[in-house]
Amino acid sequence: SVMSPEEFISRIMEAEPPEIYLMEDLKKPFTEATMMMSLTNLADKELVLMISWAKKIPGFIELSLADQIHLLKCCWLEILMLGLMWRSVDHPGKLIFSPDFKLNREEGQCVEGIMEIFDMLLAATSRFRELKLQREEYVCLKAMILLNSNLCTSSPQTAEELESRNKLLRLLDSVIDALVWVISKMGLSTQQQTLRLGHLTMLLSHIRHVSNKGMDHLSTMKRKNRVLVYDLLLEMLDANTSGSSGSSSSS
Ligand SMILES: Cc1cc(O)cc2c1CC(c1ccc(O)cc1)=C2c1ccccc1
Repeated sequence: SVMSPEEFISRIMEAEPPEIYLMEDLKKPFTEATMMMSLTNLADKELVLMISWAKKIPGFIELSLADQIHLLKCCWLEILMLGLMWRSVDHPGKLIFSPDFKLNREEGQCVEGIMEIFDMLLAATSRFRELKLQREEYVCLKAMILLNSNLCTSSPQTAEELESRNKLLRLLDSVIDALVWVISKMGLSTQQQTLRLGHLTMLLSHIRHVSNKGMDHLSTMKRKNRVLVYDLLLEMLDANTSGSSGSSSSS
């Protein structure tokens, strides 16, 4: 039975993870090591919540386990970055990683090469501010990022992969329907609704771009032993760098 867009929206709004506090006494000014360690500690906590968030998206756990794992491995940094942009949307010039961990672009100077990526994150955040992104739109975009993340990779071979791929495409239909429904409630003309849908989905390619830059930067940091990544993150990281399917992550 196909779920109504209204029901789908309330389910993914319910699924939203709670706000995370870093809960560290940040020794400022940052060094490259302390900033990367704080980012890693925060991300590690967020990844645990991301896995339980994904499992609350209607239909996600009906996908094959291989698809569930591969989708999360493909897009985890995109989802972390979209969440960062959402938290930062009302704080121009600042990146609100958590309520107790806010950075401005200048603080990016202490990690080689990160300021350029901070600027991309701030630019995308400004675009969301311009568009007056709504929370309901944000949760739809986040689900779209997860469900859209590996369609462009390996094509399905076995019957099970084919079935899971079809479920995934139906799931994407539901998210698009939900986003269209949310936009239709904003009192815009039909044409304005179409344009808004276009602008929001075009932002997804910027998020993919910033995430790829971040992934390269993080891999360099890891290679230079500038950052210690814990097992779950290591699992996610190795998938994106070596592209290996890797063993299933403990979810
Ligand atoms: C720009 C940049 C460069 C980089 O090398 C690493 C990261 C980032 C952003 C970022 C991030 C963390 C938490 C968030 O909620 C949102 C983004 C990370 C990061 C760090 C360690 C582990 C995982 C991700």
